[in-house]
Amino acid sequence: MPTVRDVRAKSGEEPITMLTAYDAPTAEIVDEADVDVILVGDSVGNTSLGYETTLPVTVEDLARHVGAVSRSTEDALVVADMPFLSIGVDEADSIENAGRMLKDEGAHAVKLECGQHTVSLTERMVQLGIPVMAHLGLTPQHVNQYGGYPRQGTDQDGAERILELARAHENAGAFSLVLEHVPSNLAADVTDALDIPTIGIGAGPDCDGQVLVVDDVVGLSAWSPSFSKQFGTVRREMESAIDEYVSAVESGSFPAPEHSHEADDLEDLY
Ligand SMILES: Nc1nc(=O)c2c([nH]1)NC[C@@H]1CN(c3ccc(C(=O)N[C@@H](CCC(=O)O)C(=O)O)cc3)CN21
Ligand SMILES: CC(C)C(=O)C(=O)O
Ligand SMILES: [Mg+2]
Repeated sequence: MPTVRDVRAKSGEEPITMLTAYDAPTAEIVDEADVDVILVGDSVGNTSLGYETTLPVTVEDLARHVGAVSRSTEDALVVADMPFLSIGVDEADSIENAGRMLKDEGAHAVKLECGQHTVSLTERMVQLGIPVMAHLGLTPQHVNQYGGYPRQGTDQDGAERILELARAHENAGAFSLVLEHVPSNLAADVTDALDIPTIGIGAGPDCDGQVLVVDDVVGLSAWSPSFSKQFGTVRREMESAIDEYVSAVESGSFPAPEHSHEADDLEDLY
């Protein structure tokens, strides 16, 4: 069984690889590629559910996708990304929502978009047996506060705040920390300051691991952030397969004889 200890043990030895996945076939492919951690991100709101932000994603939405991913994963650690307002409002509700991902849906850990308010919540969850991955820097659930998705930790005060919160979440028991869209020198300093692994997205090469959204990596997204890299052309592959299907139906070349069958004993009905 994959555990958070494996992730911690890899830190400082080899880079940790992490990708999102939201559905069964993608989880199978990611797991078979020996990716260490699969994040069922609330980015599912953008990638798969047609929303402009992650804010409308519900616990029910995320739970459904966590179930699909964990049923399709053998080796990777499955982390459930807790949706907007599913944690942090009320401690008991937060723990119930996170606990559901582990008890009912097969996740091994949860990720929380963090601030001062998640320090004590992290401590409580860890005490109860829910491993917590912290997330600092750009936290997309704050889009209405930011007015977009700007880089974070670019001035001294902001950088110090991120380092302090990183330390506080390590002390509270988080097993790892995602750093999003922060300067690479800040990410390097935070990585040096912590014992737990840092996993960067738009945070430079000096984190202990890297994470990206899988749709961006394979080239399925219509749009992706500048810090991501397209390693494939899946959108173009799908477009050309679907164009060919449409042409084949329109021209009558599909279905061919091998795609259909006749019953010899059937008399004409009409
Ligand atoms: N497909 C996808 N990939 C992601 O990485 C991703 C999502 N969706 N959805 C949730 C968040 C949103 N993310 C984003 C979105 C936009 C920027 C971006 O364009 N940043 C601009 C600045 C924009 C601003 O100032 O408002 C930049 O140039 O840094 C960065 C991260 C990362 N996450
Ligand atoms: C990109 C990662 C860190 C994330 O939070 C998500 O996919 O929702
Ligand atoms: Mg997220």
